[in-house]
Amino acid sequence: MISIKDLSKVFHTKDQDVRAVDKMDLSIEKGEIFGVIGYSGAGKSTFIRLLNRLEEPSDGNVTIDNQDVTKLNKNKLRLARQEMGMIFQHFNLLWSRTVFDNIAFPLEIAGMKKEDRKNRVNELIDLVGLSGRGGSYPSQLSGGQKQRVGIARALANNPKVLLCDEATSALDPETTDSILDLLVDINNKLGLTIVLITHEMHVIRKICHRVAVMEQGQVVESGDVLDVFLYPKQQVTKRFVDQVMGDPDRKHSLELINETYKTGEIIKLHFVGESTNQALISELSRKFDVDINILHGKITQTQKGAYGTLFVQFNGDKGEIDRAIAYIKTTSVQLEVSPNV
Ligand SMILES: Nc1ncnc2c1ncn2[C@@H]1O[C@H](COP(=O)(O)OP(=O)(O)OP(=O)(O)O)[C@@H](O)[C@H]1O
Repeated sequence: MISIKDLSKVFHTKDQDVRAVDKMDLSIEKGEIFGVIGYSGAGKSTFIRLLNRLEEPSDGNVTIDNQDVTKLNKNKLRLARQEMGMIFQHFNLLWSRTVFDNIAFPLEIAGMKKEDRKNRVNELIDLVGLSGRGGSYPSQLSGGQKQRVGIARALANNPKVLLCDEATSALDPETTDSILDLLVDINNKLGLTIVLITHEMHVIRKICHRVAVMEQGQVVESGDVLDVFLYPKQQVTKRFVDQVMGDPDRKHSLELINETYKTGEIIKLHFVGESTNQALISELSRKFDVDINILHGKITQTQKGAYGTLFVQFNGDKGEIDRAIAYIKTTSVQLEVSPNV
């Protein structure tokens, strides 16, 4: 759907040349939510603005649905941009226009008739959960509601792609979650491809299918969100994963937990993908005569299933514990055992 090849952007300033995006290659599939994460200055904003040529590339290509965006003349670019909605950190609404008129704006530009426009705007207002607020001005709305207007406006011309430039960075955690839920809802309902940039791993975890990690203008790591959470390779990626998970391996190693809990067997369970849905712990306590204590752990949901670690203590008859352990080995849950002696 989107193919990015050798994409570079160099800013020429008085003092120096800044290579904000440096030979980026990426491929984004139709209908997926693709996240690009990086710290401040990594080049994320420049990257996303290159996709619709709000920034002109210095080198390379961006192909969207077999159309090379970098080669389009002004008129064709204007039409191509109608296929690429965009939302922004600070919403970029027109403050003197109502919610209705903000959403109608791109339809006016596209030349849609007044009656059709009215129907389309009302449809969009319902889609983003702002029914009854069409007559309000942006100043009368909360941050989350402003972003909903931004989303409705971005979707007005039925784009194929939605670009999100730090769309939740100005919002509190609860409002962030409600906007992320809305994006997932829209992705499901409309099959829209979503490309987002963020510095928050929570955003990636909650809604993205795949992720690329950027550092100094380059993609240093990419893959399925669950894989990147499980096997982060680069230091920068490990820091992002720690943002969400903490670091259970470092702070709560089996050895450390063993020092605290002196009886039974301490077991570290690692859940990946769908496996948490098996409700393993209740199954174990039903099937085996073993006392199970949950000691510590963190399990989190991603778009591709659950992922996390749980430390449990098994007390009881050794043979029964061994049978329970043998049973766990038949499931998709990975385990490490550390017997207390
Ligand atoms: N118009 C510009 N002129 C000169 N340098 C620029 C310009 N825009 C960005 N840069 C530089 O390019 C690099 C990447 O900036 P960019 O804003 O793309 O990063 P970012 O990852 O989005 O960071 P942030 O989240 O802080 O915006 C930075 O070193 C920045 O100073």
